[in-house]
Amino acid sequence: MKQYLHLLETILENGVEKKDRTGTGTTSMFGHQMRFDLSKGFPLVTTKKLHLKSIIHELLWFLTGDTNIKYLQENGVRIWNEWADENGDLGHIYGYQWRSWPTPDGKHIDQISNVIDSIKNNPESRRHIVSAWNVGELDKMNLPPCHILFHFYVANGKLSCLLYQRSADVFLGVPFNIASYALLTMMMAQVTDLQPGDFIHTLGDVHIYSNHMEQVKLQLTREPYPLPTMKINPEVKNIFDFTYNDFELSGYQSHPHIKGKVAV
Ligand SMILES: Nc1nc(=O)c2c([nH]1)NC[C@@H]1CN(c3ccc(C(=O)N[C@@H](CCC(=O)O)C(=O)O)cc3)CN21
Ligand SMILES: O=c1ccn([C@H]2C[C@H](O)[C@@H](COP(=O)(O)O)O2)c(=O)[nH]1
Repeated sequence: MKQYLHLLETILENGVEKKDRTGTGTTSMFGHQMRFDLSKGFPLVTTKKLHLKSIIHELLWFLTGDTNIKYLQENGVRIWNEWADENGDLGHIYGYQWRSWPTPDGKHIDQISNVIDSIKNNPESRRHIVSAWNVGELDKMNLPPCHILFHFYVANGKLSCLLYQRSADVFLGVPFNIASYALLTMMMAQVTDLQPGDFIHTLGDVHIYSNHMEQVKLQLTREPYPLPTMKINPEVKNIFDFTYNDFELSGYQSHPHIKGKVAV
């Protein structure tokens, strides 16, 4: 995960102090891109231990279209608790926009099913896009999306994915986002009979919160380990049929976990 450590170093070198909505304060820069060749291993940060279980459950939860934290809580995942209302609802966030983007005439669009159809039937298309940034519904979301648009590309029998993330919490959010979209790319490749290609991660406001500075500097003293390998159950041919047990990570060697408070 040299790409991730390079990002941390780049912010420390070029970032500016910037106030933010949460009142925490950040060191921030604008614009960065990382590329991960998924044939070279699964891009899970090794300079701190990551809780892959939360990442997998969150992704499966997005894919069902669910926007209530009940499923996450039942599976011991707490990462969305701070943003839910008293009923556990988060409003029209990712799952809702991915699976049932509302149209002006009262219909709903399943962007995930549509993009799979277009990858299978029209692979050379340049329109394989899923967007969570529904401008007309931002006020119905408890937190406007951060990973707002992803785009697929097919060439040489491989499926690549490019993500635009408008706002990136480099210590807590980004390691989750990289692993989540790498996994999504592998799952999408499997159900469209392609091999996984590259995951390309483009970041807008990319920041280190002031109360994560020590943790980031500690990570930079650590030597990264070789990447682990992710195996997904080859029998699954429908993106909505994946379950937690279909994923098997092997060879994950990491430095110890580092705690950090999430800015709300
Ligand atoms: N400030 C902020 N950063 C984020 O990364 C973020 C938000 N807000 N709001 C919405 C979601 C929730 N996400 C989160 C929230 C918390 C953790 C977190 O606390 N991670 C810990 C514990 C992980 C666990 O319990 O599984 C970590 O050490 O990675 C990670 C991602 C990503 N998003
Ligand atoms: O998947 C995610 C979700 C959220 N974040 C971070 C990025 C920011 O630090 C906050 C969101 O605050 P805004 O004021 O709405 O930008 O959450 C992330 O890194 N990854």
